[in-house]
Amino acid sequence: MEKKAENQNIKHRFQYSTEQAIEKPFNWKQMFRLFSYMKPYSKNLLPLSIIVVLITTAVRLVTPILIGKYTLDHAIANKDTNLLTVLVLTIAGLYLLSYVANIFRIKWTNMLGQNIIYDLRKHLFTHVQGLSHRFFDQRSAGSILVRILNDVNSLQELFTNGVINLLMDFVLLFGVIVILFILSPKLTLAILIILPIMVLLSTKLRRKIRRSWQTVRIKQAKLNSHLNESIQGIRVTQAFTQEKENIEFFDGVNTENFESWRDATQKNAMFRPFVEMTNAVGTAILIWFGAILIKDGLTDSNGLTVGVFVSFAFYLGMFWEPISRLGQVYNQLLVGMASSERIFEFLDEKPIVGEREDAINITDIKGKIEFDKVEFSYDESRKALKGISLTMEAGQTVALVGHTGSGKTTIANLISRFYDATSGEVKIDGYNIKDLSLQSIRSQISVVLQDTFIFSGTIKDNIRFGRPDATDEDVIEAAKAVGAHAFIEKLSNGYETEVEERGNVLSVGERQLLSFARALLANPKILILDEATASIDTETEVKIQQALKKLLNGRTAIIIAHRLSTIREADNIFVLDHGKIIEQGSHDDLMNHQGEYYGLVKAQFKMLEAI
Ligand SMILES: Nc1ncnc2c1ncn2[C@@H]1O[C@H](COP(=O)(O)OP(=O)(O)OP(=O)(O)O)[C@@H](O)[C@H]1O
Repeated sequence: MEKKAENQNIKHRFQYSTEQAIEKPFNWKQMFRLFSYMKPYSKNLLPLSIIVVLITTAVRLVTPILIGKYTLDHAIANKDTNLLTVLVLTIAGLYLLSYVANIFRIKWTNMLGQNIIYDLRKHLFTHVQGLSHRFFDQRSAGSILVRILNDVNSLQELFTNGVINLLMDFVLLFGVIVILFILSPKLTLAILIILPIMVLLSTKLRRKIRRSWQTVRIKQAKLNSHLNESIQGIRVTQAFTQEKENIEFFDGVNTENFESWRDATQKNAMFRPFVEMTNAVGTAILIWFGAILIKDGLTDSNGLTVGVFVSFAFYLGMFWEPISRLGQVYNQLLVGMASSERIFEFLDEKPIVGEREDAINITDIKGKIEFDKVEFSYDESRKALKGISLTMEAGQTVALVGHTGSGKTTIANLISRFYDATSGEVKIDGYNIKDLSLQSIRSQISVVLQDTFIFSGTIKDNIRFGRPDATDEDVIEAAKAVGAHAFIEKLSNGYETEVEERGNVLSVGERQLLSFARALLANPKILILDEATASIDTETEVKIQQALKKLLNGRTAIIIAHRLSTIREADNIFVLDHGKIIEQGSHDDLMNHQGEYYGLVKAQFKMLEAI
């Protein structure tokens, strides 16, 4: 009983939204939009691919007539060796042409498909990069990743083979039907009797196959999400000894994935024999009815010759192929509709923090910041800032203090214009920041977060992240200035040491010093610093304090402060409570006032004494 309840809990823990809709009804508007990605290739790869496809199709359509009607009925029946030689050489030449055209078809259609996928992914990534923080607040990184990778990938087959095959199949099907009717309308009608039965059965079977592949994709998405979360959270899992439960759940998801594959491949395997069976029925009718017509042909001009019969057999073989492939392309289109809908949903997302067309490019910010009756809420229900008015003079160091959730980070977010104030004005150097270009604001503001993000790459690359053109000397100088040089030198490869994403091999203090060097090198006019709360040894603490002094010098600094030492040295302190400023002034002023700040400082001292 207990075990069962435990399993239920585990299942409940791993609930993933896998964005279920895998196929969507056909939508012309969306298809045109999707196919507009072919436009850049409309003068080279696209026409070239179409030409080679038409060549191969034309060769396929012509050769059976040459073999049956002309070679058998004329050259061989009349023992005309000259005509036979000409025909054999022509047929061989045509096959050669088709062979060469096929090589280019595969090459060019693949290039076309890959190019379109490259463009689409680039467009999507570029667009997502420019979206506002709110967009990322509402979605998990995993779901964004899935759209840029999986959804774009699922369009690959459509663009590589689907679209071009569609053209080839239409031409082939139309050509074959016309030729069959010209060769023998009676025989054609006799064979076409089985067509509706085949279309009906094939559609049903295809739908089943399609559904089972959809299940495979859902199971795979679930497996991916679980893997992603398990690996990211492995340290916590091990710390809470939850490995066994994780493995058990993984086993379940893995089995589901395995079973869905088995089911889909089994259903898929039924399709080929089905096509072959229809082919066999068609051939049986052809032989039976064809033989009667050939017999009539011996006495009657309306009958059939052996040569025409042979050509007919060739064409019949070609007839089922495009029909079965068209079904496949239709499937790809439905899947493409669902993927493109999700992709376009992202592409249609406008950054809520927009830029005016006539936005001012302010190249040399002095650093004065003002908030004038600023209100802000992340969502409709709660206000994070309630009528904030404050002034931070250029070059001042300002500390924001207050309880968790009081609105300190929100103030910093509005200064960088990651969000826009719901009402009121945020000003830099007297300009409303909505009138300034985003590039000019953000290039002169650096944000150092508590949880420093380290990108995979070398230590050097990480320091020059904000100023990619900085020389090696600049990098070393910045690292020395903030006291990071000593620990970097001790790393296995010094500044060239590769660190993985998030910098797991570095300590918290080291990561902070690295982020200070990064900020110093970017040389911003305004620095926003969210101080780390993690306890660091006294020696590192001293180092960080010294580094901070260098970093704050000559710029406006807004520090979301936790350490007393930083707060004490600030020019001005704003004390926040539930989105309001309740006190402001220097450390000494506020201590004398004996209000909220005084209480916070006393509490911190008590805690330190207790330690
Ligand atoms: N992205 C977000 N979406 C919705 N609400 C948010 C978001 N970020 C913060 N909030 C809410 O806004 C309020 C203010 O949060 P803020 O991060 O500014 O607090 P803080 O003072 O910086 O806290 P801490 O010291 O814990 O970092 C909180 O109630 C928080 O729950």
